[in-house]
Amino acid sequence: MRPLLRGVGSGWDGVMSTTPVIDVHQLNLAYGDFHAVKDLSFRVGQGELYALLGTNGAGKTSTLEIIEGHRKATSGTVSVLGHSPSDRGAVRSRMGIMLQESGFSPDLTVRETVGLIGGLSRRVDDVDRVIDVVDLKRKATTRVSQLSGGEKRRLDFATAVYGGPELIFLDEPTTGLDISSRDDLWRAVDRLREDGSTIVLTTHYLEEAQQRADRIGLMHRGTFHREGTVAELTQTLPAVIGFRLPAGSPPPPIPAAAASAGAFTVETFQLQFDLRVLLDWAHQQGLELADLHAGPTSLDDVFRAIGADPA
Ligand SMILES: Nc1ncnc2c1ncn2[C@@H]1O[C@H](COP(=O)(O)OP(=O)(O)OP(=O)(O)O)[C@@H](O)[C@H]1O
Repeated sequence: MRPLLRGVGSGWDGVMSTTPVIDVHQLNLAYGDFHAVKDLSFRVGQGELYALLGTNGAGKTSTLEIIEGHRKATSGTVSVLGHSPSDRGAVRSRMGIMLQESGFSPDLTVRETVGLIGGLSRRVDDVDRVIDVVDLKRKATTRVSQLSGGEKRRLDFATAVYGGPELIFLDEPTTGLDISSRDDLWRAVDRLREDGSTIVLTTHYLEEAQQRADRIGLMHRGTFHREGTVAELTQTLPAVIGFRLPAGSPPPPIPAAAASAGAFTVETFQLQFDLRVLLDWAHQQGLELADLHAGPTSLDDVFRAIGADPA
């Protein structure tokens, strides 16, 4: 039975497990005077797929490095699988980590690499089975240096999921993968989740997060801009109208955030009314609203809204 119900309940309350796999409380990390992570708190339940997303430099990698035990927090508490991340003996073999750059030895073959990294994990698995899962069977005796970018990414994934760890970190897992390899990877993730694995995902492919994540923590400048289920993130936000005006046009008749090259974005909870006002105004002014689009908020819109926020 799946350990949690997908898409029901509200945020953390929708997660049935009571013991979080990850529990981060008031986490802070400073690099000298610079506070990269500020009072960050969140929990990830068993079997969840939690997406940690954010703008560039938001603090995602720093946060994950602390949870993974690679970096010490300045203050705050972190519990992973019921232990401190520094208790490597208790947690390391239960976690699989797919980094953006693994830095495998270029002279080792695919099979040797999976065998070596898998062996170091102290989890038990069949090397050839794992290689087959990521569709690298035909490359089993190929050296890492001769793999394509997408093949290397699949090898990274293979080493992270070797032995079906309880907690798996996937950092930009599908970057460089073609569509069929992406589908294969997500099918493998689905199988791991059916077996109870908990997944923490970071990605800049927002559509994937929107489709796959049970909950999303959206970071900006060291803290959460928003956190919740996809529905919570998008439904509570206003709809968006976007358009461009020719240079020298008068300002729009409704509050609009100006972007580059005469582009404007309107956030509204009264989409039809504001759209009518805007179209009537454009008609009266004899202006064309280029690239006009209007619709409910997507994660892309949420990100764009962060970018437009000077705070
Ligand atoms: N070792 C370091 N020393 C000083 N500042 C650092 C260090 N590592 C990261 N930073 C800064 O901390 C902030 C957060 O960095 P981090 O890598 O955690 O962000 P991120 O959310 O993973 O970004 P991206 O999406 O661009 O990879 C950035 O402003 C970065 O420049």
